[in-house]
Amino acid sequence: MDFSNQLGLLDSLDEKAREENPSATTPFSLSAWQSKGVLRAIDRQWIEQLAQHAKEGNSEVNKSAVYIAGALCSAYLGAGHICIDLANIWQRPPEGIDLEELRAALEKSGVKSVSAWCQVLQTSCLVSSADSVVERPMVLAGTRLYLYRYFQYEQQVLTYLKGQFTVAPFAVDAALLATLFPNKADAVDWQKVAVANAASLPFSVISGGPGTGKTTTVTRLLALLVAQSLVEGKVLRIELAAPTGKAAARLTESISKAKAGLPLSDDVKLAIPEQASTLHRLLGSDFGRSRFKHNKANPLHLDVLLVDEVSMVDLPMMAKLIDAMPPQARLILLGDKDQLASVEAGSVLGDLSYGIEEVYFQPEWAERLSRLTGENLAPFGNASAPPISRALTLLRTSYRFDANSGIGYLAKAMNAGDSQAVLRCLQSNNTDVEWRTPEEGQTKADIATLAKGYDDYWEAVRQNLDIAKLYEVFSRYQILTAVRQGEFGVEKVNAQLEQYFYQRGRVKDPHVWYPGKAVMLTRNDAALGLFNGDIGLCMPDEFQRLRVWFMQPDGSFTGLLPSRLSEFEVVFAMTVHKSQGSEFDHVALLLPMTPSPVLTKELLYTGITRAKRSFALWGSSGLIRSATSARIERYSGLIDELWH
Ligand SMILES: Nc1ncnc2c1ncn2[C@@H]1O[C@H](COP(=O)(O)OP(=O)(O)OP(=O)(O)O)[C@@H](O)[C@H]1O
Repeated sequence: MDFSNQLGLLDSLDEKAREENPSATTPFSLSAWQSKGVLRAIDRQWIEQLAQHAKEGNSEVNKSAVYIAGALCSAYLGAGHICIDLANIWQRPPEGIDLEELRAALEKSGVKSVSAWCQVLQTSCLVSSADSVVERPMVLAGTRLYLYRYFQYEQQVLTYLKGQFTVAPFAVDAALLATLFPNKADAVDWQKVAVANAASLPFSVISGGPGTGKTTTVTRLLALLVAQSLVEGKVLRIELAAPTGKAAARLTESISKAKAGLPLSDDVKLAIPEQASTLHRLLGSDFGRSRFKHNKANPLHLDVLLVDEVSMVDLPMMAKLIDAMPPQARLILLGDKDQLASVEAGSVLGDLSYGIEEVYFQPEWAERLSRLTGENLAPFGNASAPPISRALTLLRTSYRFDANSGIGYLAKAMNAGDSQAVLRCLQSNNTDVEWRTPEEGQTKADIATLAKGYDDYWEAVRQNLDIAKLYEVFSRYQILTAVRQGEFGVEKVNAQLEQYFYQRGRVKDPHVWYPGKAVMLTRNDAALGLFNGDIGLCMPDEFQRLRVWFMQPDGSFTGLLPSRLSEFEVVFAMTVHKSQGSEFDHVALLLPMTPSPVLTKELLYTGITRAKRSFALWGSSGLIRSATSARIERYSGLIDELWH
């Protein structure tokens, strides 16, 4: 049934409530919440569906209390949470919600405590209990309320993980492991431990910051698995994947580099694939539909699946990936747990590795790993470590940034939420870190200075370099913004950059396609086989027709007529969110002038760690300080279920 024409329904419910109790001073009002931005139009529509369901089901006694919970549940999902914890709202109310108003609205519905609220929900025909789930719009698990589908996604992931915890460890060839790690260091070699750990298990996570050797480690892991299976006369089917085309291309490049340095035979090297695909492609995207070709009924044909940049993978995608895994296959997840979580709901990598900083392995597991690696891991045994801990290894040493690297230090300080150290680093004389504070009264971005980073690119465009070279030059520099809207938002900055390039004669007309125009797709495109986030550069083909060139995962380029592209945006600047999975030699991160809830330490950390050689931060000390201490928190049941 289509409820989109019933937008007034809930307001009439509001009005009815007012009629029933005209003396109430703070009636529950969906429209007020919507105008404050607490609810989106889609959340209201959802409540209307609930109201319709309730009409069709039993009569609801405490309608408002159920609708309020439903509205919040939907709004929280829009903000990236998998569920809403009804007990937690009172400590951390969402922006725009007046707790007194909420309390009054609930009291009017006869609800005076969190437990009373849960009781009302338990008796509602709209809510299923987590203990015996039936298909109803919402599911209540303790004080956590989910939309039905998201509860199912979470359960799928949990059921899979708990199943993996009971699988007996696989045999690992310690001699082969030693061949792969010939050098003995004084400190524990966590890369070796990660390989021993992941080789022992059907499911593993290797997390680490930039340059900590995730690809190096996982290539050795694949080599070990391949070499072991060759001895057994088996051929392993290995697939590599990442959430975006760009991240898949990077994985392909780094695996092929890391393979070259392996101290093993060519047979082994040849059996390790280099070609990574996007998760959508791997699962057989039905573009536009949420179902994939591969699922439980039609699982992937593989023995080992390695997924990189897992911080970008949202809960629904993780559930679908797990659904498509054949029962005996291994899943290896790589990523940086401290980066921004996925754009859509959930923070799966963050939740899986929640306690990884303090908790290591169960003592008997530490002993097993010590035996395999020759490292002394006894100090890292912890009797209270939950089963998930054995699936995780954290790589802590960055080989990309030396001790004097400003970028490395800044990333560490940001990650630790240490604003003093962040500002100290920005003020020191590191050659690779620059801090640009706004002028007194500055209201616009300094486009001329920001645009300088593209001088090499425009020179390459002028020389009509071949597309591969041009792409490489373009990828050296990137302006990142924290926000989309406003003077310092990505839209305005891109428009101003195009205007600036026009004034400098680099662009003939910014309103049409021109050589050098750089765009990013904002939607998957079935017909073209391109994905949201793919970057295209406009250049003439051999007949002087302008085409937009996209790099394919195998490194080749496809040129499309501009008219074939429908949803895209200019990408001389991109948001930090969109930059995940990419790295650039030089990065300029532009913060807005006024506080914004998106300014968090995860956002700044992600921005900083996109830079390989130099990083410039444009922003005031006040905003940097407050962002450093702001953390993103996303609610789900995974942490409770896996760690507590
Ligand atoms: N144990 C090590 N000793 C010395 N150098 C290493 C070691 N491990 C990795 N490196 C080097 O550090 C660099 C980064 O390694 P790698 O690409 O594996 O890291 P990563 O964590 O995958 O990086 P990214 O942040 O790009 O994802 C590479 O040049 C690699 O050769």
